[in-house]
Amino acid sequence: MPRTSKKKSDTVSAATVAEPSASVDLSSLTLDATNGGGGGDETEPTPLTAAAASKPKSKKKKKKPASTAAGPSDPTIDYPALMSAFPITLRTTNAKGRHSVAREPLAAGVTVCLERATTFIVRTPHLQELCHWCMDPLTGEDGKEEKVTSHFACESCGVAVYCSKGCMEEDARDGHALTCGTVGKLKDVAERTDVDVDLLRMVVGLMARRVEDLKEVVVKEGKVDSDKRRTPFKCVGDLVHHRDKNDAAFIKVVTAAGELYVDDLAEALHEIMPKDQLVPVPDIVTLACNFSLSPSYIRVNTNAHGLGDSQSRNKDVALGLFPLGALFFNHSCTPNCCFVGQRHGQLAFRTLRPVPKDEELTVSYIDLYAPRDERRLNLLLTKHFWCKCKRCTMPIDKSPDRYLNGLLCSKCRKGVYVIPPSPTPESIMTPPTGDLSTRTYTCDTCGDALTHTAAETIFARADSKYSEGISLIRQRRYPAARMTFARLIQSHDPSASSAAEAGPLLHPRHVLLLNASVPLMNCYVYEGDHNAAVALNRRVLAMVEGAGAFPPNAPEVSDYWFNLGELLMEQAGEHKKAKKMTLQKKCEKEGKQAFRNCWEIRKVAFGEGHAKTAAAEKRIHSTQPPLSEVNDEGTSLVRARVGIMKTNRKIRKLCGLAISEICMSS
Ligand SMILES: C[S@@+](CC[C@H](N)C(=O)[O-])C[C@H]1O[C@@H](n2cnc3c(N)ncnc32)[C@H](O)[C@@H]1O
Repeated sequence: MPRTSKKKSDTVSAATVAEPSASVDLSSLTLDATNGGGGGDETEPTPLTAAAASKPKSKKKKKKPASTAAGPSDPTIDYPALMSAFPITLRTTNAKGRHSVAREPLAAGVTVCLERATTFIVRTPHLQELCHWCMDPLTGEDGKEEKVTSHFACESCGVAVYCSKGCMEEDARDGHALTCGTVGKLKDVAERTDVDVDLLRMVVGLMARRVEDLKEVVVKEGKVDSDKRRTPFKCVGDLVHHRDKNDAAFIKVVTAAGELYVDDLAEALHEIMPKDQLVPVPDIVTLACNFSLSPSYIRVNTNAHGLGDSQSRNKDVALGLFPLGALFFNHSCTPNCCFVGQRHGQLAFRTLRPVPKDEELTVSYIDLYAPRDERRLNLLLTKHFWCKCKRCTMPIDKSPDRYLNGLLCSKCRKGVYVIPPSPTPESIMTPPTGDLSTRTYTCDTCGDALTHTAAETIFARADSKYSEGISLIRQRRYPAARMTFARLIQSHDPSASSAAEAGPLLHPRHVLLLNASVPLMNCYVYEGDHNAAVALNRRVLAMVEGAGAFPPNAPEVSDYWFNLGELLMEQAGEHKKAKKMTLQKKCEKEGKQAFRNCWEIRKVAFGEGHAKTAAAEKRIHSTQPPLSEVNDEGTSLVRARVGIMKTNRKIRKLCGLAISEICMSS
């Protein structure tokens, strides 16, 4: 959706991609919390050091300080001490707000931060599925729920369950004993006020953490043992919460819920803390804004992270608040780090590639296989900022983004008709203006022009086919879905015989083609057509590896390798049954290689000891994995991609824009 406006994008977020010319070590921030996370202007940030303070004042008229992403940091928190175990330097600049940089050259696969959540909860739909303390799954290998004995369920709240008595006792000591009385009542409060019960559980958990923090000095000098220490409650106050961007209805219902349960909580905590020291309701509301934009449509978290169980069998079954990670890792659409959930509600931040000294460490908050407008809109609606990372600001005709929503040129069949992205946050939120009938898109290779109307027709048709396929999947009509998705992909295949007369096609890296390929692969597996599934998986891998959308060693890519390994092993099994030994051996060899590729990536992204890495390693050494694991990993790949697609669609609908107006991905 091209836009012509050149208006400066200054209303959503003040962070810019301008390289900071100087930076301030965060320890100096503790001297002056009124600075607002930077101070000075874009090109000349004022360092908060004693030396800087004693410098004679420059006669130059100071520019009005640009607003910064960071609010003032609590001067009583010694962040450098909290992070001293890690090879990073904390900085704050006007351009980037608070962030971290590599203190020394870092190899790929280094843990640059390991944080234990200030609070974490098991999400309500999964309450019975994993231990509320260590996050080990409580379900059997075959995915069926094992009976959770009442012995390991907390009798007083009836909510928390554990894999062992030890875990139950640890959790009680860690704060559950404080919240238990209140947690049991939250369902009722949630129903009466229409607030997400998980949001209330998170807030209650946070208040218990505050009580715990008051009991002991949590921030110790020097190394913090991240295995034992949770990030202190007061760091939560430093998070960017965007309360002002939450809708009024949300604030109202959370206030009502806060008023309802604050008395219960006071009762539960009164032995340790006088009632007047409890967090007041308005502050509870602000805390709630840390997690959720609104309970009524998409559950989107501004600061909280989804977590998987300890075996990574199921993703997003828990939710944790990690203030250190949230404060010091900015988003980039070409990140050099990723974050990985671990046991006991911990989150590790790890380098994905070698990082030179002083380079900023970034992670991605969103799905990266998406065109620029879609990513920016996602971040705008869920995290309230306009992304200014390198990938989002480089000229579109030089960026790999042009392929993700572009059309393959009908004239030269080499180039792509480039669809310009929206230039500002305002323009992305409003329907396109001007005479669309005269708008054209140009091929980046031969210069051929395509009208907006022609492009829209192609997008609309493809999107409608895609929606049809998804609807068939929902109805579990897999053969029909398979045909629909296969036709969609085939009709945009430039090597197909009909392609020459077909006019412009979705570019082979167009996100809609990836989104259609994943459920199609699932349909093939469902129908037992492993040959077709293998071929498609290989194509998808070429797509995700070649598109420039994912960073090196991206965990998402490892899932595609794992899936390929499983499919090849299935194929090997079929050849074995048919006594086709040569083919069997070939498939086994290729399958193992796929697992090895997966393992190499996961060693970097997740680390050697992680369950996901171990799962890949195990497959390298075994010929026929248990079917349950094949299904679990295979379907979780599809579930994950379908989940992303659903969210992206909802996001676009919320803006009231026709899907094809932004891009044609789903
Ligand atoms: C989780 S915080 C990261 C820490 C933040 N720099 C701070 O000082 O608190 C996310 C906020 O950082 C800023 N931010 C992070 N990544 C950004 C990006 N790629 N482009 C623009 N702003 C970004 C936005 O203001 C966003 O709301």
